Amino acid sequence: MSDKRMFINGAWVEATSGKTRRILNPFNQETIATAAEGDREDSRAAIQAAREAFDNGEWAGTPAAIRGSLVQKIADFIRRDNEEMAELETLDTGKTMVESRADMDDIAGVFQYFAGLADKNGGEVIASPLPDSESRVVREPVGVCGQITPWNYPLLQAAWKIAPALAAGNTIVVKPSEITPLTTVKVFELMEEAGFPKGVANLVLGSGAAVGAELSENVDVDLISFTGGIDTGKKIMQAASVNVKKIALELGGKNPNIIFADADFDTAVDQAMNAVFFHGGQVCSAGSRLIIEESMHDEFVEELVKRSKNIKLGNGFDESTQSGPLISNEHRAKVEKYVEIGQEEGAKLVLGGSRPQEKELQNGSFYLPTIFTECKADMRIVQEEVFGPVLTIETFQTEEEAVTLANDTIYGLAGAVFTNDIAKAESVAAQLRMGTVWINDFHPYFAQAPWGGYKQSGFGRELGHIGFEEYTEVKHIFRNKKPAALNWFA
Ligand SMILES: NC(=O)c1ccc[n+]([C@@H]2O[C@H](COP(=O)([O-])OP(=O)(O)OC[C@H]3O[C@@H](n4cnc5c(N)ncnc54)[C@H](O)[C@@H]3O)[C@@H](O)[C@H]2O)c1
Ligand SMILES: C[N+](C)(C)CC=O
Repeated sequence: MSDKRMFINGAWVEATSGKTRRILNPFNQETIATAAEGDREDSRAAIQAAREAFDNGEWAGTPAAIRGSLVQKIADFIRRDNEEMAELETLDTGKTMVESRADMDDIAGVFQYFAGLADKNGGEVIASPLPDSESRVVREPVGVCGQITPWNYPLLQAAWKIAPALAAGNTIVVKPSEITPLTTVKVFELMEEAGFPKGVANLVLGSGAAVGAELSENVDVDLISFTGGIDTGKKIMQAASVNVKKIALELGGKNPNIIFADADFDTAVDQAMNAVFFHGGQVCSAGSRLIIEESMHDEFVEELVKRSKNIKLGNGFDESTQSGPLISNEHRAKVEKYVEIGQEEGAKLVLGGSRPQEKELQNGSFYLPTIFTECKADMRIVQEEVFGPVLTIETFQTEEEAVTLANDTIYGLAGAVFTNDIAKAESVAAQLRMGTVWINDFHPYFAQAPWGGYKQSGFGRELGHIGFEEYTEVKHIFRNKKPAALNWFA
C-alpha cells in the first residue's frame, strides 16, 4: 500500500501492478513517503479518462469564466496551505524553506494569472476580402495534454502546465518526476476539493521509461509538454511523431553571465553567486558560465571565492541554511564526474571540488560550491550542463568577444549582462541567442512573461499569454452570408 496514490478518472488509486516506490529525503536519505509506482497500463487508463472527459465536450463547453473560477480556487487553496506545501517541497527536494515558500507564492500567482486569462480568449474578427461574408478566428482547446515534469522545481514546473491547460479547456494527464511527487499529489487533492469534473485532471506516478514513454507515444494524447533534460526531450520528440502531437520542450541550459568592468562590483559579485549557487545550481537557468572582462578578473574572483566559501549548507528546515543538498547521491556522482573532467581538461580549481566535511552533512547529498578559472570555450565543463554548484570562468576584452563566448553553446535558455552602460547592455541583450536576457539582474521569472529556450533549450513557451495560447488550436471560420451556386461546372 502506498500513502501517495494516483488520481485517475476522479478516484485515488494504487498502481494496477501493486508496485510502490520509496520517496527519499535528500538531506538524510530517510523514507518520507511511499508512492504508487504506475506503469503503462495506468498511464493508458488515465489517458482514456482524459480522452472521454474531453470528447464528451462538457469541460471544453463549460463557460470560460467558470473554468477560470475553478482554476482560481487552486490559487486560493495553495495560499491557504502554503506552509504545509512548502514543507512537502523541502522534504522532497532538500531546498530551503525560504525557497519553497517563495515557490508556493509563485505557483499560486501562476494559477491566478491563468484563471484570469480563461475568459479573455475572445478570438478575432478578420476583415474578409470577399463580399457578403464573415471571417473570424477562434481559439479552441487542443484536447488531451500529457505533462511531464522534473525534480528540481516539482510543483512550479507542473503549475506552468496545469494552470493554462485547464483554463483553456483541455483535459490533462500529469506525470511528475518519480523522485519528487509529493506536492503534485497535494495539488491534485486541491483540485478534487475545488470540484473539477471527473477525468479532467489525472495524475500518474511512475518512471519516465514507462509512464512518460506511454504519454509520449499514445495516439490519444494530442499535446505533450515536457520539462527536463535534453536527452529525454529528444526521445519524447521522436515518440510524439507517431501521431504528430503538438510538443513543447523546456530543456536544459548552460547560461552565460557577462560582467563588464564598469558594473557595480558588489552587486555583480553577489548576483554571480546567486546565479550559480542558488538551489545548489540545480536550476535550468543557473548562471554557470561567468564571462568576465579581463581587467577585473583577479579582483572579482578573489571576492567571489571569499564570499562563496561562506555559503552555509544544511537542512532546508533550518532557517540559517543558505543551500540544501543535491537531489540524490546519484546526481552528486554526476557532478563529481564533471569536476574531475574539468580538472583533466586543465581548468584551475580555485574553490570546492569536494564534499563538505561537517559530520551533520554526511548523510545528505551535499557538494561544496565549486569554482574553476582559466576555462576555455571548448572544454566539456564549459559546454555541458552540470546542474550542480559548479561555476566556470572565462575572460573577454571586447563586447564582441563577450557575445561570441556567451553564444558559443548548443543551449539558448537564459543569460545576463551586468554593466552601468545601458547602451552596451541593450546591444548585448539584442545579440544573445536566448529566450530570456536579464540586464543587471539574474533569475527573475514571473507568470506574466513568457519562458522558454532558443536552440537546443527547446521550443514552445510557458507563462504569459503565449503560454496560454500553446494550449489552444487556432480555427478560422468563414461564413458566406449570401450563398449562391458557383456554376463552375455548369
Ligand atoms: N527549461 C526549463 O524551464 C527547465 C526547468 C526545470 C528543469 N529543466 C531541466 O530539467 C533537467 C533536470 O530534470 P530531470 O533530471 O528530472 O530531467 P529528466 O529528463 O531526467 O526527467 C524529467 C521527466 O521526464 C521523465 N522521463 C524520463 N525518461 C523519459 C522518457 N523516455 N519518456 C518520457 N518521459 C521521461 C522523468 O521521469 C521526469 O518526470 C535539467 O536538464 C534542467 O535544465 C528545464
Ligand atoms: C524555470 N525555473 C527557473 C523556475 C526553473 C528551472 O530549473
